[in-house]
Amino acid sequence: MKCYPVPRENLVLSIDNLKDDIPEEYLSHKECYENVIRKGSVLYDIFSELSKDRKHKAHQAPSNAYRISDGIMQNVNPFLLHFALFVPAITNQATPEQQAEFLKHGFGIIGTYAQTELGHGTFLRGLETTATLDLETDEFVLNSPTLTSYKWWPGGLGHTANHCVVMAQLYVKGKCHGPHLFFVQIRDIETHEPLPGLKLGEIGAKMGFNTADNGFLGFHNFRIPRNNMLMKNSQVLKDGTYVESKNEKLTYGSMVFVRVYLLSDMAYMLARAATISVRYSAVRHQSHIKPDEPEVQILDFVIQQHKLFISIATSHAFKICGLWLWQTYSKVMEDIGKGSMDRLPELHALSCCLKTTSTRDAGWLIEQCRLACGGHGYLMSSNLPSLYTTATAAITYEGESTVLLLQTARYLIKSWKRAMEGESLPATVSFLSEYFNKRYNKWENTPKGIVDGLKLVVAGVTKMCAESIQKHVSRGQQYEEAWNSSSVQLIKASEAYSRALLCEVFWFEVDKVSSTLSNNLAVVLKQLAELYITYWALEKRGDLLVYTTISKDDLDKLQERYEELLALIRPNAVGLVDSFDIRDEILCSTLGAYDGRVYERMMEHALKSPLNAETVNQSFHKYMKPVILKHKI
Ligand SMILES: CCCCC/C=C\C/C=C\C/C=C\C/C=C\CCCC(=O)SCCNC(=O)CCNC(=O)[C@H](O)C(C)(C)COP(=O)(O)OP(=O)(O)OC[C@H]1O[C@@H](n2cnc3c(N)ncnc32)[C@H](O)[C@@H]1OP(=O)(O)O
Ligand SMILES: Cc1cc2nc3c(=O)[nH]c(=O)nc-3n(C[C@H](O)[C@H](O)[C@H](O)COP(=O)(O)OP(=O)(O)OC[C@H]3O[C@@H](n4cnc5c(N)ncnc54)[C@H](O)[C@@H]3O)c2cc1C
Repeated sequence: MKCYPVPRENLVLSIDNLKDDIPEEYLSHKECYENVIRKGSVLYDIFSELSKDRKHKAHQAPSNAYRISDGIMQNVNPFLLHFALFVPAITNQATPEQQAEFLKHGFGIIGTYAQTELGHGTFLRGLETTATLDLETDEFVLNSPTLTSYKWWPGGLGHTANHCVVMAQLYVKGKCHGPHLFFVQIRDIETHEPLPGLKLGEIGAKMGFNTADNGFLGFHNFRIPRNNMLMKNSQVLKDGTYVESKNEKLTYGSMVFVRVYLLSDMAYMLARAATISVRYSAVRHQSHIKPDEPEVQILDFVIQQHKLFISIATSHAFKICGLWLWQTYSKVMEDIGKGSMDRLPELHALSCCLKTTSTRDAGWLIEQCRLACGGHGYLMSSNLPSLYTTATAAITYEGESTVLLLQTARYLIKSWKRAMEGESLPATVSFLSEYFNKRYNKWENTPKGIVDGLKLVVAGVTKMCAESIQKHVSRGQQYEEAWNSSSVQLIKASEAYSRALLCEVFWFEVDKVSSTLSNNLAVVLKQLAELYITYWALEKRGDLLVYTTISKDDLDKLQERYEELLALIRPNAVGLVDSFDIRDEILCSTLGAYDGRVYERMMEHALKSPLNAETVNQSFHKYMKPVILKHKI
C-alpha cells in the first residue's frame, strides 16, 4: 500500500495533475464535469488509501478533512454524496451484517442518496417510487409509476454513482408501510452502463453546484434482493411479515446527520468569504476620510467593518454551535442505540432551525462580503460568486428552510403547552416555563441580559402563536387549518428560537473556555461573541421593545457599545481571518490571497481567458465587419 505523508493538504496540493491550466469558468458544462471527475478520482484514490486502516464510522465529527476538495474542485465534489449521505445512511440504517455486505467493496463503489422526486421533495409521505415485495422470488420490485415519481436531484446520480440508497414506499401483501430505504446498484461496476430497467441521466445546468452531477432515475420493474432493504429499524421477513420500527421517523435519520453537519459547513464557507473580503479591504485604498490625508484602506470605513466583522463573528458562532449540536447529536444517537427515543424530537427541532438559520445567514453574509468588494467581488476569480451559489443551495437541500422552521415550531408549540401544564422541559426550551416570572425583569445591557431578552422574545412569540391557533380553532377551523393560518407567526417563533440558541451557546461556550485561553485570545474571542450578540440585539430591537423592558436609552447604549466593538476588532481584523488558516490553493481567490498581490493576480487570471489568446477575435471578420462596412458613411 502506498504510504502518503501527512498532512493531507501538502500531499494533495503537491499533485500536479490536480491543477487547472484553464480556470473552470471557461470550460463547458460537460468539460467541467469531466475535469472534476478527473481531479475527484485522484482525491478518491488518496482518501481510499488513507482510510483503508479506518473503519467506516457511523458518524464522523465535523472536520475540515474533506475541505481540501474545495480547493481542488472549486464548485462541488460529485463524490460528496457518497461521503455525506450514502455511507452514513448505510451505517445509520442498515444492520451490522448488511453494512458488512454493502460496504465490503469499501471505496470500490460510489453511491448517492436518492430520495427527492420530480413531484415531491418536502412531503416524504407523498413519495411515489414503490418497492413491492415478491414473496415467490424473495425480492423487491422497484417502480416509478409516473413521471413525477422519477428520482430527481440526487447528487452524483447522473453519471457518477454506481449505487444508491433509494427512499421508496414499501408495499407488502398489498399494504403500504410508508417510506423505507433500499440499497440499489444502478450501474455495472466494469462498464458503468445503467443496469437494465433503469432510466438515468443528469438534470441540466443550475445556478451553481454545476459539478455535483445532480441526476434523475426511473425504475421499470427493477428487482433487488429482499435483503437490500435497510433493516436496522424495521424489517420484512422472508414470509412477508413486516416488523415495525420503534419510531418510523428513524428512517429520516440521515437527513438529521447532514443538517447537524451543515452548521460547521457554513462556518467554513463564511470563513472563506470573510478571509477574502477582509484581506481585500485591507489592500484596497479608495477615497478619503480626512480630506487632507491619502486614500484610506476601505477597512477603515466603519460601515465596511459593520458589513464584514459580523461574518468573522458568525463563522465562529457557527463553528462553536456546530460542535455543541454535534455533541447533542452524538448523545441522542447513543441513547437511540440503547433504545431511548426521548430526545429525538428535540434533536430534530434543533437541527431544523439551526440548519436553516446557518444556511440562510451564510447566504446573505457571503453576498454582503461580495458587495463589500465592489466590482472586483463580481469577478469569478474572486471566488465570492461561487461561494454564494454553493452556500445558498443549502438553504433548500436537506430540507427546505420554511418547512424545517415549521417543524421546529411544532416542537415549540408542544413545549409551550407542556410548560402551561406545569411539566418540566428539556434545558433547550425550559425558558418557556419562566416566561411569566421573567417577563417584566429589569433589562440588563450585558451579553447575558441580551440572551435572556432574546429568550423572552421566543416565549412571547410562541405564546402569541398558541393563542392565534386557539383563536382560529374557536372560530371553527380544524387544527391543521388553524396551524396554516398562523404559519407566518410560527416561522417567526422558530427564527427567534434559533437566534437565541446561537447567541446563548456562542457566548457561554466562549465564556466557559476563556479562562483556559491566553488573555489576548480570550479578549478577542469575547469581543467577537459580544459583537455577534449586540449585532442581533440591535437587529431585533423591535421584538425586544415588545417582549422585554428594554428602553430607548438601553438601545442607544447598545449601539454605542457595538461601534466600540468594531473599533476594538479593527486592529485584529486581518489577524482574525488569517487565523482561519485557509491556504491560497483552497481559498482560490485573486482578492484574498495571503500575499495581497491583488491587482497582479487579477491581471494574471484575466489573461487566462481564452478570449485573450488573440488580439482580434474571429467574430469581427465573420459578423461585425460586414455590418460596419455596410453602414459606413
Ligand atoms: C469525508 C466526510 C465528509 C462528510 C460531509 C458531510 C456533510 C457535508 C456537508 C454539507 C454537504 C452535504 C451534502 C451535499 C449536498 C446536497 C445534499 C442534499 C441531500 C438532500 O437534499 S436529501 C433530501 C432532503 N430532503 C428533506 O430534507 C425532506 C424534508 N422533509 C422532511 O423532512 C419531512 O417530510 C417533514 C419533516 C417535512 C414532514 O414529514 P412528515 O409529513 O412525515 O411529518 P409530519 O410533519 O406529519 O410530522 C412531523 C413529525 O415527525 C417528526 N419528524 C419529522 N422528521 C423527523 C426527523 N428527521 N427526525 C425525527 N423526527 C422527525 C417530527 O418531530 C414530528 O413529530 P410530532 O408528530 O411528534 O410533532
Ligand atoms: C443543490 C441541490 C442538491 C440536492 N441534492 C439532493 C440529493 O442529493 N438527494 C436528494 O434526495 N435530494 C436532493 N436535493 C433535493 C432537495 O432535498 C429538495 O429540493 C428539497 O427537499 C425541497 O423539496 P422540493 O424542491 O421538492 O420543494 P417543495 O417541497 O416542492 O417545496 C417548494 C416550496 O413549497 C413550500 N412548501 C412546501 N411544503 C410546505 C409546507 N409543508 N409548509 C409550507 N410551505 C411549504 C416551501 O416554501 C418550498 O420552498 C437537492 C436540491 C438541491 C437544490
